[in-house]
Amino acid sequence: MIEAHGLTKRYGATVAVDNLSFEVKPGKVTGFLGPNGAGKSTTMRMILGLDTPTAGSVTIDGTRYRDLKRPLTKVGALLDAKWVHPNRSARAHLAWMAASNKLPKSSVDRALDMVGLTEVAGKRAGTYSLGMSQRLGIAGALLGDPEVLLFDEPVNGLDPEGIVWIRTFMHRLADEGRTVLVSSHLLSEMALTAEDLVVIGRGKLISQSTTQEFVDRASGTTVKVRTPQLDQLAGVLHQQQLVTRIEDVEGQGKVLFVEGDLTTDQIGESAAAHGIVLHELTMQRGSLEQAFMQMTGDSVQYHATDGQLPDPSITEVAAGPKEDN
Ligand SMILES: Nc1ncnc2c1ncn2[C@@H]1O[C@H](COP(=O)(O)OP(=O)(O)OP(=O)(O)O)[C@@H](O)[C@H]1O
Repeated sequence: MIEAHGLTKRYGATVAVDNLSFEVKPGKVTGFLGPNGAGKSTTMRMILGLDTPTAGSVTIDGTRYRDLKRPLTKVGALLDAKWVHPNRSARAHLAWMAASNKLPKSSVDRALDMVGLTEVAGKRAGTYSLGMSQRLGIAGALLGDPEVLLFDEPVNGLDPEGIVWIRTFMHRLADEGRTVLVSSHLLSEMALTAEDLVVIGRGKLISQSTTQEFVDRASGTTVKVRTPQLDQLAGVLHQQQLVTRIEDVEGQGKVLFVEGDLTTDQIGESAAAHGIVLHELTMQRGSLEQAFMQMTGDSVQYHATDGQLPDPSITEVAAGPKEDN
């Protein structure tokens, strides 16, 4: 379990993380989302003791990182997969990491096996594809068999096969009871990977909930109905004070959409009670992307499409490439 209480980090006039409190529970993958410059990396660095909070605290199972006796056996992290020496083999790299952290040699073979790199462990890391480099980075995070794992943008630049591998692997780690916190800008991927979400904007907490709750809260639900008795059904639903709209959908003709917090059961039962034939009855949920845009819209300081420069009085840099920070 990771717990942040009033976590704050200031860099001069910039407030990178602002009184942030959240919990990351074991046995689940938790997505860590926010627009560029929201403070995700800074928060992760504070969890890992790489940055000191200006105020507040963050603990792992009740202990600050710097007070952990053997940190790698408690927390593993993948922050940047590129830092491996290109002339070193994967095995040599992990052996060096294990030795410098006083971990047994057997931890190297176990970690290589977990990420499926055993066969190529003798090859120079410089010859690895991005997907293999990510696996090597994850093997490094797993060396101490930690209960808590942090991954910063693990799927960046990966091909679809690599992305699916990472997703499956994260689920496996969570199923083993570990605490998994992962940041990513690929929202469609996060919708499939993360059961819970911590969403921040300008360093502040915007939402902490399950992914489903976040999407439902932001976008609401719509039920799509196809029926040859469209007007009759619309009349029945209006009598129940439900809001409906009829749209022409290409290839499907006229379709009825029912707005609001209701279930397909309700509509199906009303239709049956009036002898109305249904060809389709589907719950349509908004996407995580729509929900994210709606919930974080105000916290993005510079929209790439605005065509304007950011307000110079604002010191925080947002929505630009990472190198600009
Ligand atoms: N070492 C630093 N010195 C000064 N400002 C910093 C430093 N590190 C981060 N910042 C600023 O703190 C804010 C939060 O940055 P951070 O990298 O944590 O955001 P992020 O959510 O990880 O962004 P991204 O999605 O772009 O990676 C930004 O305004 C950034 O410019």
